[in-house]
Amino acid sequence: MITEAKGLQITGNIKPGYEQILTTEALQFIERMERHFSGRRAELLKRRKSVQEELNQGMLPDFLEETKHIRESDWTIAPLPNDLQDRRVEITGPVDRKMIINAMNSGANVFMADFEDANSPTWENCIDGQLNLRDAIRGTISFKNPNGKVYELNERTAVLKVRPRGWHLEEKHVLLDGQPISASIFDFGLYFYHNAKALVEKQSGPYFYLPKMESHLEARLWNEIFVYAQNDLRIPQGTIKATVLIETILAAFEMDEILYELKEHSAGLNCGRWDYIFSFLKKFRNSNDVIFPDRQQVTMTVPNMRAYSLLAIKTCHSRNAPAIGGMAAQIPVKNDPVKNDEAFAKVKADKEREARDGHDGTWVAHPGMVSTAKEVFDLLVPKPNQIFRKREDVHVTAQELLAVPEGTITEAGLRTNINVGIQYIASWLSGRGAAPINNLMEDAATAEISRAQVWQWIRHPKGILEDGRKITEELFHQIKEEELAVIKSEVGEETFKSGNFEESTKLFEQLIEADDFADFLTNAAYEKLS
Ligand SMILES: CC(=O)SCCNC(=O)CCNC(=O)[C@H](O)C(C)(C)COP(=O)(O)OP(=O)(O)OC[C@H]1O[C@@H](n2cnc3c(N)ncnc32)[C@H](O)[C@@H]1OP(=O)(O)O
Ligand SMILES: O=CC(=O)O
Ligand SMILES: [Mg+2]
Repeated sequence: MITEAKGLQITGNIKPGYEQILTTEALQFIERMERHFSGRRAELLKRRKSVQEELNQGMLPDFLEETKHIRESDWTIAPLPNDLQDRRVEITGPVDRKMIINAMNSGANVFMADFEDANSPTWENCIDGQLNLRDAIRGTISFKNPNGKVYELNERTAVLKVRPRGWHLEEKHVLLDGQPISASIFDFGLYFYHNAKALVEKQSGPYFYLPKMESHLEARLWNEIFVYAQNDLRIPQGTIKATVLIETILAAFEMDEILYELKEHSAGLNCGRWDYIFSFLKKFRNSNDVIFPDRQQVTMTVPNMRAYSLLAIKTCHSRNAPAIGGMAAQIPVKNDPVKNDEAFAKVKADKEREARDGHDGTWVAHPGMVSTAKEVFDLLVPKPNQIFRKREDVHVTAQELLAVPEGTITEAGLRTNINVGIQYIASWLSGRGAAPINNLMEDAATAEISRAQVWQWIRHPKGILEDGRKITEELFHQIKEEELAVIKSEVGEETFKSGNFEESTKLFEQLIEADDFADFLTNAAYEKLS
C-alpha cells in the first residue's frame, strides 16, 4: 500500500492504528524537515568518508585548532529542567510495548527508549514503537502476556528519553522524491510531533539521546533541527534536551564543541563505551599500530578507556552538564548462582568506578540491575548529582586517548566473536535488536566490535593467537563451521532453520571477506529487513 502526504510516499504496511501516527500533518512536518536538512546530512556523511581517507593515510586525530576559543572560554549549557537533575540510574531498552512498561516501572530515574541499537528497525517495530511511546506518555499503555499477566504503568515512573537512529541510517519505507529519508529525522520527527506538547504539559519535555556522532558539525545539524522543529510547532526554544553519546574516537576530541553546539538543548554527554571501541577499531582499520586484544579484555579500566571517561566528566562538569556513565553489558544469569553473582559483582565494580570518578549517573541493560546501580550511586554520589566536582586535576592528552590497549588474542576470543556476530545478526534479522547471548546483553554496537575484530585480526600482521597461529580467512571459516554446530546444538535444528542463521552467516562472511571495511553492519543487514 502506498500512502501519499504531499511529496512523501509510504511504502510500508499501514496496519490498523498506524494512521494515528502517520497522519498527514505529522508526515508534512517530516517532509519539511527532510527537505530542509537532507542536503546538509549528505554533506556530513561525505565528510565522514573524507576524514576516513585521511585516517587511512596515517593522519591522527587531535583537539581542533580552529575551535580552541571554545575550549578555552567560559560558558555553560543552559540550566537543566527539574526532572533531569537526578539521573543516577538510567535503564535502556527497545521500544517494545511490554519492555517500555517494565523499564518505566523499574525504579530507574530515566528510561531511554531505543529506536537505535537495541531495536531492529523493521517497519512494524518503528511504528509500533511510536504508538507505544505515545501511549506511555499519556499513561494509557497496557499489555497482556500470553499467560494473562497484565502490565500497566505504576504511579511513579522513569523520565522518558528517546534515542533516534543515527545519521548513517535511512528509513526505506518512506520516500521523498523517490529517495529514502533520514531515519534520524523520521524517528525524531514522529516522536516530537506527537508528544512534545503532551510532555511539556506533564512538566517534562521531549528529551533525546543522540548516537554515533563523529564531529561537532553533526551536533550543529541536530541543533538546527531542534530549532526548526520547535519553531514549526510553536514550542519554546530550549524545550528539547539532548544527551550526546560520546561513542566515536573522533567525537572524544570534540566534547566541548559538541556541548557548545547544543548549548541551549544540551543535557550533557554519555560514555557510549561499546560504540567507542568499535569506532576506534573502524577508524584505524588500516593502521598497523592499532590492534585490540580479546573483546573481554577491553574494559573501562584500560588506559585509553579510562582517559576517555575522565575527560568526559571533566568537560561536562566544567560546562555545568551531567556526565553519564555507560553500559555494563552484564544481565542477571538464570539458573547459575555463581555466574549470576559474578555478573552482579562486575556491574557493581563498574558503577563504583564511575561514581567515584565523578559520573552523575549510569546505564543498566536490565531491570534486575537497577537496584545494584542505585545502591552504588546513592552511597557515593550526593543528590541530585556531582556536577560541582570539577575534576580540574584531570589532564587528558591526545596520546592518552589514542593509546592502544594491551592484552592477548585467544582462540576463545576469536570463537566468541564469530559466535556472537552470527547469533546477533540472526536475532536482528528476526526483528530483535537486543539479545541475551552467553549471558551478556548484545546489541548492534557490541556485535560490531566482534565483526570488526575478526576482520582486523585476519588482515593485521599482529593478528596472531597466543598459541602462535596467524588468524586467516581459512581459520575463520574453520571456526565458523565449528561454532555453527555449537549454535545448532544449543538452539535446536528447527530454530536454526527458521531463525535466519543461514542468512546471518552469509552476511557475516561477506562483512569479514570484503577488503573494504563496511562502515556499519546494519546498513547491509537493513537491505534484508522487511
Ligand atoms: C551499547 C548500547 O547501545 S546499550 C543500549 C542498548 N541496548 C539495550 O537497551 C539492551 C537492553 N536490554 C535488553 O534488551 C534485554 O535485557 C535483553 C535482550 C538483553 C535480555 O532480555 P530478556 O531475555 O527478556 O531478559 P529476561 O528474560 O531476564 O527478562 C526478565 C524480564 O525483564 C524484562 N526486561 C529485560 N530487560 C529489560 C529492559 N532493558 N527494559 C525493560 N524490561 C526489560 C523482560 O521483558 C522480562 O519481563 P517479564 O518478566 O515481565 O516478562
Ligand atoms: O550506546 C552505547 C554504547 O556503548 O555504544
Ligand atoms: Mg552506542
